[in-house]
Amino acid sequence: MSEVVLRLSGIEKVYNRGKPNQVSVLRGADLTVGRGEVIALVAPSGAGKSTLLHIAGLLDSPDKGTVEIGGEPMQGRSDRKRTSVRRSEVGFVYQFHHLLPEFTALENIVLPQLANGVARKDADARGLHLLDSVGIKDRAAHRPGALSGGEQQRVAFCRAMANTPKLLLADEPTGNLDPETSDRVFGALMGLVRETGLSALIATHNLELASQMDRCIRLDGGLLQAD
Ligand SMILES: Nc1ncnc2c1ncn2[C@@H]1O[C@H](COP(=O)(O)OP(=O)(O)OP(=O)(O)O)[C@@H](O)[C@H]1O
Repeated sequence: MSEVVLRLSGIEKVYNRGKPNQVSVLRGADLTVGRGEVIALVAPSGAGKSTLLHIAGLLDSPDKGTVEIGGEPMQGRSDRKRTSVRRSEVGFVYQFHHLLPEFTALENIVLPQLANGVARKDADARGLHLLDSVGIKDRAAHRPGALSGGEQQRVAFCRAMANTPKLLLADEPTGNLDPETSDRVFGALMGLVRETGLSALIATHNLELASQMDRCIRLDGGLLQAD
């Protein structure tokens, strides 16, 4: 395989360990994502998709196993180092956009860049370019509340791409949209991903969307298997 962008090895995660409500969600999950690879993650509800994506995106830690991003092992790294890797290497898209309501579409894309040390002028230019590439540059000055659900989600994609990550992690990114809007918005996401040669791990219940990706993996019984 070409350059490895993400490697998960033997990932285990247990919630409420030792308590009556203990849940063993991941039981030794392994996954390698190569550069430019776009992978669909399909799983029954409650199987642990969000848990896996949060661990891959350094938002949570496994109980056992290792996470490598860009060939660099993440266990034992300081919070500061993990935050810096997360900011610069990983983009995250959630089912619900989580945009900041008091900021405009453009500002929502500019803020993570400023946090990463990018100059305001360059951040604005990149934000407008991204909005243009998903067809909503003319909505740059709108606040999220004045955007449709599909437009909000496109802004969320642009925000995830703002710092030119190497890896995009998306948790049912079109799951709250009607089927027609979902298809259009997903098309915009895939356009952005393919244009930038980004690697992506995209959780979806939609098998039609999954079939447009390079590879499909299933999470079941705490393990990842080729589908
Ligand atoms: N913080 C937590 N504490 C205890 N249990 C949790 C916690 N987070 C998740 N779980 C449990 O772990 C299991 C996996 O949750 P997760 O959210 O990863 O599933 P999912 O596959 O993303 O589900 P869905 O498709 O419904 O969003 C579920 O049974 C859930 O109830």
